[in-house]
Amino acid sequence: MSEVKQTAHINPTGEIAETVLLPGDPLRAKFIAETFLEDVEQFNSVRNMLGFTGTYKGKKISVMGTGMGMPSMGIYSWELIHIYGVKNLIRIGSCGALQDNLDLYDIIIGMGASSNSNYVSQYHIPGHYAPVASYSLLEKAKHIADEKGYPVHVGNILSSDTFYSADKEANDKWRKMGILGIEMEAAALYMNAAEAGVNALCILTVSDHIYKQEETTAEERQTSFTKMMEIALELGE
Ligand SMILES: O=P(O)(O)O[C@H]1O[C@H](CO)[C@@H](O)[C@H]1O
Ligand SMILES: O=c1cc[nH]c(=O)[nH]1
Repeated sequence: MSEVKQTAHINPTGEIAETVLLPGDPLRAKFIAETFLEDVEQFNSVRNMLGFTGTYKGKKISVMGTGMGMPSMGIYSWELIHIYGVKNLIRIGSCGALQDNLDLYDIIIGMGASSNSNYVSQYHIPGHYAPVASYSLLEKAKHIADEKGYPVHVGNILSSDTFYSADKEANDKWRKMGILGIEMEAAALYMNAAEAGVNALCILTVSDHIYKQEETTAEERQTSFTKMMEIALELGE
C-alpha cells in the first residue's frame, strides 16, 4: 500500500472499506471476520483493537473493535471518518434492557441515543443536541430485519458513561422516559458522524435485563449475537 496514513491508534496494513461494523469487543470483530467474511485481511492490531476487511456476499466491508465508552468510540470513529474516509459506521453492541417487553437476545435499533455524557459540550451547541441515527441506514436495517424475519425494537437508547452507577434511581427515570436499553458508545458515534456528515447506526442485542435480573455470559456476548451481525453485514455498500 502506498502513502497509507498511520495514526496513534490505527496502523493499517490493508484496506479499510467505506462501511465498517464496530463492536465494542475486538474479539467480536475477530469472530465476525472468521465466521462471515471471505478474503479476509487483518488491517489493525494496535492496542489489540483488531480490525479486518473482507467481503460479504461480494461486497467489501470492514469490522473493527472500538473498546468501551465514549472516549474510546470517539477516537476510533473520528480516525476512521477523518483519516480513512469511512462513510457508514455501524455499531453492533450489547446492552442492558430497561423495558418489560424486552428479553435476552432481542434486537434494538437505536433511533436516538440519549446520554448522561458531556461529549456534546465540545461542539458548543447553543441548546440540547439530540444524537440520532442516519435515517437511510435505519430504514435499510429495519427492512433487512423484516425480510429475514428477525423482530427488532426501534427507539431511544441511553449511552451511559457508567456501567456501575452510584445513582440507584437513574435507571428508573430513563425507563419511565421509554428508553429501551443502556449501552456506552452510540451517542458519541452519532455526534462524530453528524459533525462530519457521514452515516451512523447502532444495533444492539440485549445481553442482560436490568429489571428481570437475567444475563448472558462473556462468551455469548462475543459469539452468539449473530442475527444483529447478519443485519449489519447486509448494510455494506
Ligand atoms: O458489547 P459492547 O459493544 O462492548 O457494548 C456494551 O458492552 C460494554 C459494557 O459491558 C460497553 O461497551 C457497552 O456499550
Ligand atoms: O452498557 C451496558 C451494556 C450491557 N449491559 C448494561 O447494563 N450496560
